[in-house]
Amino acid sequence: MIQKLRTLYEKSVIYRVFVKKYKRYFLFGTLSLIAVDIINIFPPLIIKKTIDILPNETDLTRIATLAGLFLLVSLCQGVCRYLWRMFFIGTSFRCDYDLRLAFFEHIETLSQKFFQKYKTGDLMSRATNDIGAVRMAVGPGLLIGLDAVFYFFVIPPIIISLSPRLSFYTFLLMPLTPFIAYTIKNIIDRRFRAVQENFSRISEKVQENISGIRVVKSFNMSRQEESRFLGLGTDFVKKNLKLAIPQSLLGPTFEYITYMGIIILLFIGGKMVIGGIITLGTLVAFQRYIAMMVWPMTAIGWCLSLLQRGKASMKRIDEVLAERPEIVAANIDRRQGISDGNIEFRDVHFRYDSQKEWVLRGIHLTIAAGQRVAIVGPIGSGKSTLVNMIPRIIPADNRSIFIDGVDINAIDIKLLRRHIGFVPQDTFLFSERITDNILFGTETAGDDDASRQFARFAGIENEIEELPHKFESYLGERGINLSGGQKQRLTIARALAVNPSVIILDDCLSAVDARVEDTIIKNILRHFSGKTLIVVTHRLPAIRGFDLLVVMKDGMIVERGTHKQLIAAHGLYTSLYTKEALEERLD
Ligand SMILES: Nc1ncnc2c1ncn2[C@@H]1O[C@H](COP(=O)(O)OP(=O)(O)OP(=O)(O)O)[C@@H](O)[C@H]1O
Repeated sequence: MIQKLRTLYEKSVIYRVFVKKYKRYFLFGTLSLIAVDIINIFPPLIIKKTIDILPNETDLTRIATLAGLFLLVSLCQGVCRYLWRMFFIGTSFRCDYDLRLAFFEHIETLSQKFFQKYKTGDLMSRATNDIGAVRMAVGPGLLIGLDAVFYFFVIPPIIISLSPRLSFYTFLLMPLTPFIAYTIKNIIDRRFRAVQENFSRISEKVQENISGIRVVKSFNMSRQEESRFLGLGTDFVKKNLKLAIPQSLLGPTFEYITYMGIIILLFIGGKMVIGGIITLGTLVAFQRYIAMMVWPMTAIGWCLSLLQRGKASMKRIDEVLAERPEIVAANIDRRQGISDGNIEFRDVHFRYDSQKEWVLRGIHLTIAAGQRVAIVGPIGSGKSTLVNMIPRIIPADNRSIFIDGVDINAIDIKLLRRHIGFVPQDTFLFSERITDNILFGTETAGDDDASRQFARFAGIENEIEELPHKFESYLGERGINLSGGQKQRLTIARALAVNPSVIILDDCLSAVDARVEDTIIKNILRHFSGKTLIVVTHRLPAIRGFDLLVVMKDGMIVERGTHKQLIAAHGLYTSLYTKEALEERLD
């Protein structure tokens, strides 16, 4: 039993988020709280004493002494109350910080599969709303709860010592409290989870509509999107109203039970004063103590609601924290980096979770260090999947891909990625200065000269120089918006800036014209000679001079060789090349 309680405690939100790390603050907070609650006992006793001596008192000195005592007690109460709030509420903000940091750091380690499972809006809502609910539970929830519990321990014994008989009648209705609390708490839990899930959907909708605003507008879908949002909003209101019912019922129900106690007290207590069984001072003190019990009764309801919300939110945060990065290698050698950039694919197979079909089927390919390789083929043939496996954005089976003879799963992922300059198909830039975007992966943030050099290699230096604030210009929401081609070239500059051993360009020049593409590839070949270069492209003329062209179809390599060799073979490459050359002539 004790072991079970201990496990429950160790699993509780309060222990995990607050007590485990901030034991000392918890201890000091609890001590100040006990002090406040003990001090609280005295004012009614001072009043009782004053009322009881009043009828026979002629000298005001004793009354003045009692008034002075009352003042002193209130002062001590104020100081302890301040300390107790600082220890609990102040620390709850530290817990909020810790949890948010842990959540963010954890998300950063997760692989692509996780981000396909959870939508951005949902994650945003967990990182903000849910963490906020946990803070409310470990701050105000814990504070109110402990306060209420101490009141329950401290006040009833005093009341009983004043008059056991009167206490029995006034506490008659109390056993109802835990039963009502438990029932309402369960209803709150269920409804709060539904509200949070709905909030996630709203966040998703807002996020998608903001990032996809151009698509929404160009398809004239603003009205439809508005009505979908309205639907979600209405649902959110309904769910919140449903949640508000048990939450609003909690406080009044407990207050009502306490007030019933006061009615009984006035009736039976009044009779006892008339009968001379208790003094008038005792009845007044009794009433003060019962009135003091209204707070913990109400507070218990509020506290349960906050704790319940915190528990439900922690469950949603735990769901994310329980996600593991897909690639967990058994023997990671932390010193093992990439020296030359030889890459070998050994019988690589892959299929996405949602698919039955294999996307890659038995890929064997060796790319020598410093080689310039292009991967071409029809759409959906598996080119992007293959190159995404090199920096482990898509997981590879153990011992299927090797860099410089080492299984990529055995290389520390940070080290692996530091040596690979990867430019994905989808461009993403931060709402920061251009220079910060270019130097994102380096340690020389803010150095315009360094970023200018890489912008030049990526063929975008002149366009940046024409901007009013040049390399200092802010991008995105807070600054300028770039064209698709400009964004693509900035992402190339960013990849080159890390001085990688392997450069991978995944069809990232689709929005620039053939002449600019040619220039960029030539720049890379000139300034990064000796580095391994892998380019996925549909523009075949740009990669004619490459050392090796790999042609993929249906997840397999169907042809490989130089441009000359492949043209001579009259296979798939020849037909793709002829089609591309014809299209370029027509353009
Ligand atoms: N995240 C994903 N989940 C499920 N299937 C996917 C995913 N990404 C790609 N696929 C599927 O895998 C196959 C190969 O896709 P991949 O993007 O590797 O091809 P590709 O040759 O690079 O195509 P493209 O030239 O259009 O970029 C396609 O059938 C695609 O639908």
